[in-house]
Amino acid sequence: MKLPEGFVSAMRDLLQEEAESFFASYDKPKTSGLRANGLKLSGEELAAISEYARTAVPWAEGAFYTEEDDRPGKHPHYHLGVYYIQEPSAMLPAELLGVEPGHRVLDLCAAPGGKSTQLAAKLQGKGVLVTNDNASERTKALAKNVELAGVRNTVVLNEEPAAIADHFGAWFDRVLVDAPCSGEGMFRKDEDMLRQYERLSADGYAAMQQDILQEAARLVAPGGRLVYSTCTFNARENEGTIAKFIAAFPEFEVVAPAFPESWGFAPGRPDWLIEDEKRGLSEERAASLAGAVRLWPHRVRGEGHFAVLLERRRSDSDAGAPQQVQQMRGLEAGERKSRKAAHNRVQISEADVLDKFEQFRADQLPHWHPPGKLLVRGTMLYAQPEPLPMLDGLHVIRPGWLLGTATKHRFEPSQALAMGLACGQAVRLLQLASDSSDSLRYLKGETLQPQSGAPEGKGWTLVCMGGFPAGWGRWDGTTLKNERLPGWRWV
Ligand SMILES: C[S@@+](CC[C@H](N)C(=O)[O-])C[C@H]1O[C@@H](n2cnc3c(N)ncnc32)[C@H](O)[C@@H]1O
Repeated sequence: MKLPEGFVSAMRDLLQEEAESFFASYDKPKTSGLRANGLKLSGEELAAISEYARTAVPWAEGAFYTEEDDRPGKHPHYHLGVYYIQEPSAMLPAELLGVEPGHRVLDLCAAPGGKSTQLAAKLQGKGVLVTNDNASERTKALAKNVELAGVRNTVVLNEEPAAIADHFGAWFDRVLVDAPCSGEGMFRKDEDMLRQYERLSADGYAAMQQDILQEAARLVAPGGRLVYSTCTFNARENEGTIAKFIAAFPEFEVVAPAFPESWGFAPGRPDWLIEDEKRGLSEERAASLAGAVRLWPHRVRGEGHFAVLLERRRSDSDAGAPQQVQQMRGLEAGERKSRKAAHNRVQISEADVLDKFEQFRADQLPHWHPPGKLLVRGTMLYAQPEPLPMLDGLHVIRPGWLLGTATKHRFEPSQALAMGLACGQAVRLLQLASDSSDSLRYLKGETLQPQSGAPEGKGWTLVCMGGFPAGWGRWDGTTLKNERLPGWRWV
């Protein structure tokens, strides 16, 4: 692989005697992997049903390396959200964040959603995941990936970090900043990164990262944690960015996690800071950057990555609660206004949407109740996770789990609803084996006339494969009309 000259000489300077083994790693195949979707099954359960789940990635729950000839993206399990294809080093930041069920979690630079789906699995449907990207095109993939994974407690935003910080304040227990970067660690994985290299200098990225982090700092509750990660080796974008951050925000400190030596992780390199980056930092604070983690492709089985865990110290002045309560009150009034506006725009009233949904639920999902709070937006119905401040004024892609849409005559359940259900929750169900020809035909968008296991009655039917929901169909007694979202079809 031909590496950019500036990159080669910079890495030689930094790595010195280690440089040759580092460059030799570029002659080896890239690493790849996948992660069991913990909302649907565990790593052990995946290993029992998937030929791709053989060798575990030691630092990530339910994760496995895949081999060069594996094609996990061409298996029905991929189209059912059973696993997420993710480079193994990229699995570390979400693990480091220490998310537990019930946490309020923000993924600030989230598209296409690899780490968001990982964080959602840690939450196990309890608490809130706010997932955001400022690139509107990329939020489409983000929304699709969280829906494919069956995430039920997320809000998808397309916002600038400053707007989110103004809106939420210090509301989150956990914040992930997986920052835009020069991508030096991804040259082996993605040749586009190599082509785009130097489009923006490391200093340009560092400035962008500092801007994002400055807003992220305002979003972390006292005692909360923040992980900053990049897929670059560049010290300006890694230790340099974090040095400036902890100098500007003394309430944050680096937390140094312990890892088994056998994983091959290397410490952060405070000795690579330049003078400008050390300004305002005590020697001790600068040295704490050794608590960051560097993943080098010649030392670990993974691509290049950097991650650091920071904690916001509590202080005596952190009353915390009053500010948050005040904000929530103000926003509730805002929501009343916007609900009224939405009501005036549409033909179907909010009550009508809720009635139609209730009829659908009683008929098809009688023992299931949506989590959180029901929210009508026009003809769309969402289950919004709680607690959550009102979202007025933000550019919201999904204000919650999209349950479906009311038409004049009925409630049409969404693809997202199907993906977040368990098969046993549906009254009308078509169960297929995941390797059957009907499964493939369904995933490709075809109409089915199943030979066996025909559902009872008529109407909306949940189609499941190997015990995992795939989408809806409409059953008329002999034929199942395919209602899997057209954009999701396996082509
Ligand atoms: C490294 S990628 C994120 C990958 C993602 N975390 C994942 O695991 O799939 C960085 C993302 O940051 C987004 N981004 C860039 N500048 C941003 C900003 N100012 N605010 C929020 N997101 C930003 C980019 O659009 C890009 O999707």
